[in-house]
Amino acid sequence: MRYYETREQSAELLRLTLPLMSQQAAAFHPQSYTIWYEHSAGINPRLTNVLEQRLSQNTPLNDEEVWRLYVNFVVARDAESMERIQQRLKALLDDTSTSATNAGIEASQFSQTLTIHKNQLMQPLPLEHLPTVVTELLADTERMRRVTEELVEQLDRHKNEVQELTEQLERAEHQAKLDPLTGIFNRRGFEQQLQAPESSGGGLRRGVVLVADLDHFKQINDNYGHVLGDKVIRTVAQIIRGNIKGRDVAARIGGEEFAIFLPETSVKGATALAEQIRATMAGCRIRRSGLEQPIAQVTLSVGIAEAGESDTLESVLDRADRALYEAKRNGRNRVWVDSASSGA
Ligand SMILES: Nc1nc2c(ncn2[C@@H]2O[C@H](COP(=O)(O)OP(=O)(O)OP(=O)(O)O)[C@@H](O)[C@H]2O)c(=O)[nH]1
Repeated sequence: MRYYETREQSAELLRLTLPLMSQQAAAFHPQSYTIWYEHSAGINPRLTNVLEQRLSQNTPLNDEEVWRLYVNFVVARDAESMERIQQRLKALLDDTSTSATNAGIEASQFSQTLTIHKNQLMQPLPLEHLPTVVTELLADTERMRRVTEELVEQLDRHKNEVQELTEQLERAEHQAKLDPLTGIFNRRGFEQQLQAPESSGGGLRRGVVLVADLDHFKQINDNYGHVLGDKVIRTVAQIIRGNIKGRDVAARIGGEEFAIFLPETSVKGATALAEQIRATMAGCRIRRSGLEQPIAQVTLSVGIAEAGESDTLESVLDRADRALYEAKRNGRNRVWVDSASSGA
């Protein structure tokens, strides 16, 4: 979803939204802000109905409820708009096809008329009949010219609209694959990227999957709040982004869980990259806004699995997850390679 409010309008909406949010039990995370912002802006009537009902009952929304509203009324609305674009595209195609068929019928009638006129002209024709034939011929030619012109104009209009709709569709599709908090792929985007034949060359073959998960993240949320928790999540995404390149694919596949696919990479190379990400995170000094003093060290653990010939994305993710579990079990803040991939 794109928002079209100006800086001033959105500042006004911010002033309206914050008091509404603060009356709720839910944390001040982006999903919570989105639903109250859309309500204040009056751009999501179905969501507003539900929220107004809740406001009248005076029962504050908790995190779980906010998440459900976000998925049902914001994410689903984006999916609906994609469907609307697809339907409009289909209607345009139907329209074009009908016009082309009609123009074809006209052309075939015109061709028959031309044959009739030609036959008439091939017969000895009284001279006084000639103007009638020429007039009819001119009228038919003019009619055909108009039909063709209308068709060309219509095709031109449709071409522009199709182009615009295609761009909207591409934007919406791309948006639906991204995680709004970090801007990297979400789980769906990750799966689609890896399933696209051009993205990783030989599919999963010769690739390695990394799964990274923040250590004791619940404590970070509990100690410093969700806003800071979200900042930590964004920091991990930035570190990952800064360490991958080319055809590597990174995604946030769960709350504090990330996945990276490295095509045509050895386990040794993937381990070095995972180690680099882990060390950068461990050395990162994250501050609360307005405060000099950094929060306590935040670390993450990484599980690594190499994709074999018979692996599916699910099976290799599963093995990387199990390696991650081992990394956690062995003390956290470490990289662990799945035993089948390490050749152990
Ligand atoms: N701030 C914030 N927190 C989130 C988000 N998604 C999930 N979480 C929190 O992440 C925490 C995950 O906690 P656990 O699954 O217990 O894991 P953990 O505390 O990291 O412990 P280990 O993984 O065992 O090291 C929960 O408190 C979730 O509420 C998010 O988008 N933002």
